[in-house]
This record gives sequence, C-alpha cells and structure tokens, in this order.
Amino acid sequence: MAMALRAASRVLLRAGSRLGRREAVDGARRFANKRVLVETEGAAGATRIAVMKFRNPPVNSLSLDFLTEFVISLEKLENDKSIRGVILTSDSLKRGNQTKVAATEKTEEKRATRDHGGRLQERPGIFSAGLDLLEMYGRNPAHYAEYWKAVQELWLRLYLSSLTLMSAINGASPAGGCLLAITCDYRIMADNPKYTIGLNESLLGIVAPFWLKDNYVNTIGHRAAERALQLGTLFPPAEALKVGVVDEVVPEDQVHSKTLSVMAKWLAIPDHSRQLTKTMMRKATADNLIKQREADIQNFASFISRDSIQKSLHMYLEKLKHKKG
Ligand SMILES: CCCCCC/C=C\CC(=O)SCCNC(=O)CCNC(=O)[C@H](O)C(C)(C)COP(=O)(O)OP(=O)(O)OC[C@H]1O[C@@H](n2cnc3c(N)ncnc32)[C@H](O)[C@@H]1OP(=O)(O)O
Repeated sequence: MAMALRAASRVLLRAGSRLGRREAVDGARRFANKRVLVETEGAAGATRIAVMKFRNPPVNSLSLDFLTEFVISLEKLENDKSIRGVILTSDSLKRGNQTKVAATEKTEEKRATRDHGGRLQERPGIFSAGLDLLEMYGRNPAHYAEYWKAVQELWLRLYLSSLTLMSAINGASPAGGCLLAITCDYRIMADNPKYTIGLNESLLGIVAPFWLKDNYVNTIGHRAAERALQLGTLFPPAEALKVGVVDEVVPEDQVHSKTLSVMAKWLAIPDHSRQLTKTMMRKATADNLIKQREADIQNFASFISRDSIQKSLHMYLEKLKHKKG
C-alpha cells in the first residue's frame, strides 16, 4: 500500500513538472497548472502560506483532470518545508470591482445573465459545483472506477494533510464543493445568501459515501448530519454557521483577509503538536476508507452504473440545463 502510494506520487510529480510552470510575481511565487493556480506568500527562508485557487470554468467541477492537478499541486506544497498553511479558494468570476482571472470571454458570457435592459449581470460566485456529473454519467464502469479512485485520493490527501488547511468559501459549494471545505481545519464563508453549502447528494438520487458521511458527522454532529444528508440540505451562510458546516461568515470582500488573519493564529501553534493532534482526531475516520478502498471503488462503479441511477443523473442534468430562462 505504502509502496503503491509512493509510486503514484512519483508519477504525479513527474506529471506535475510537465504540466506546471513557475513564475516570480512581485516577490511572491506562484505555480500553475491549467486548472489550479497556487500563489505563495512570505519571504524566502520564513514560514510561507499558499493560496490554491480553483479555475475550472464554468463551475469549478471536480473533473478527473482537475482532481489530478489538484493533488499534484497539494503534493508540491506538502514537499515544500517552508509552507505550513494552505488556503483553498475559487478563482472564478467575482462581482463588484474584483478581477476576473480565469475566465475566457466565452466563459464570462456563460457566467453572466442579462437583466431586463439586456445588460450583462454577473452571476453569483462558485467555490466548486462538486463532482463533475459528466464523469459519472454515460461512461463505462472502468471510467467510474478510475474517477472514484481519484476522488478518494483527493479526500484522503486533504483530510490527512499535515498542513494547516483553510477554505475561503467565496461561492456556492454543493456536495463535492462541501467535501473540499469540510476536509479543512477551518472554514470561512462569504456572507452572500445566494451561496449555499452542504451535501445535497440525496437530491440527485445518489448517496454520499460512508467516509464523506463520517467527515460530515465529525464536523456537525450525528443528528444534524443525519437530517441534512437525508434532506440534501444546502445551507445559506447564516444557517451553515449555526449548524457548524462553516466556522465564520464574513462580508464577501473580507473573506481573504480574514482567512489570512485566522491562519496566522493557527500558525502560532507548534507544528508537531498541532499535527499530532490532527492525526489523533482524524486517523480512525481515514483508516476506515484506507482499509476498504478497493471495495468502495467497486461499490461506486456498480452503483453509478445502475440504469435507475443513470436516469436520475440524466434528469438532474436536464434540470440544470433548462433552469436558464
Ligand atoms: C455511491 C454514489 C456516490 C456519489 C458520490 C457523492 C459525492 C459527491 C457528489 C457530487 O458532488 S455530485 C455534484 C453535485 N453538484 C450539484 O448538485 C451542483 C449542480 N450545479 C448547480 O447547482 C449550479 O450549476 C451552480 C453550481 C449553483 C451554478 O449555477 P449557475 O447558474 O451559475 O450555473 P449553471 O448554468 O447551473 O451551470 C453552468 C454549466 O455547468 C454545468 N454544471 C453545473 N454543475 C455541474 C457539475 N457538478 N458537474 C458538471 N457540470 C455541471 C451546467 O450543467 C451548465 O452546463 P451547460 O448547460 O452550460 O452546458
């Protein structure tokens, strides 16, 4: 198992050096794959933190390519001993006077709606729309197995990361988007009622895997998770805070600065004691998946291949397509 993980890491790292490119920008360093931009802050030799920005338009769905690039980026950061904290956030379109970094013109058009006067209005931000439905619909069992292995890998690496992870949730965060957030040590969400977060799988006719359920239970408690999972609840910020899916809600333009200041407090704790504590809290949950990874993959591939599940996904995709006026 350990050997397999090391071999997989080597393959990912080799792919990473092919895919990635490094640039120096105003003293800060950054590297980017196509779908993940990583910027590091802090002087050389000192503790630095990294900001991982998702840029997989139009909705930052967790496609196989995105998952691969994400894991490569995270691995690079884990291997960089000067990095102690990482912030996960979206690089997608923002409103107001913030910049549009990732979008092509076509995507910008897609990410906008027209108001009654025909003017383009930007639509709410998206942290991540979750697993890519097109990876789970209309493919073959081998593809489902490959995809699920990548999903498991991402979750395990995030959940067990020795880094201090924080999410700056600057948009909608359903299902797999919520997964990204709840693997983090701390979550800060923008106070915008249009943004919701939660595990809504039951609304799609699918079921969250046991390890994601466990992660949710560990975050919000058994009773709240039981109710929210059955109902597929997507919580607006105030409710997400109340139930504990997020730790703080702040005005949208303060999400980044607030996350940086909370990160500074966490980084004041000695790494070894914080890391050992994190492992103590999380190891049993992660081990539960590690000891039955292959069975979980087979279970996913056969579940998602069922005609009834494919039909549910088809209906959901059609609903998404036709919701636009
Ligand atoms: C054993 C079984 C285990 C199951 C595993 C369970 C674990 C996790 C499950 C998941 O993560 S499933 C994905 C759940 N995600 C959602 O339900 C979100 C669906 N999307 C939305 O609600 C909205 O798109 C949005 C994120 C709120 C954004 O809304 P907006 O109006 O800005 O954009 P749209 O017009 O709806 O979408 C644009 C474009 O993107 C396509 N799309 C949206 N979400 C996904 C997705 N998750 N995967 C793939 N594609 C997605 C959408 O269909 C549109 O496509 P076009 O019509 O423009 O082609």
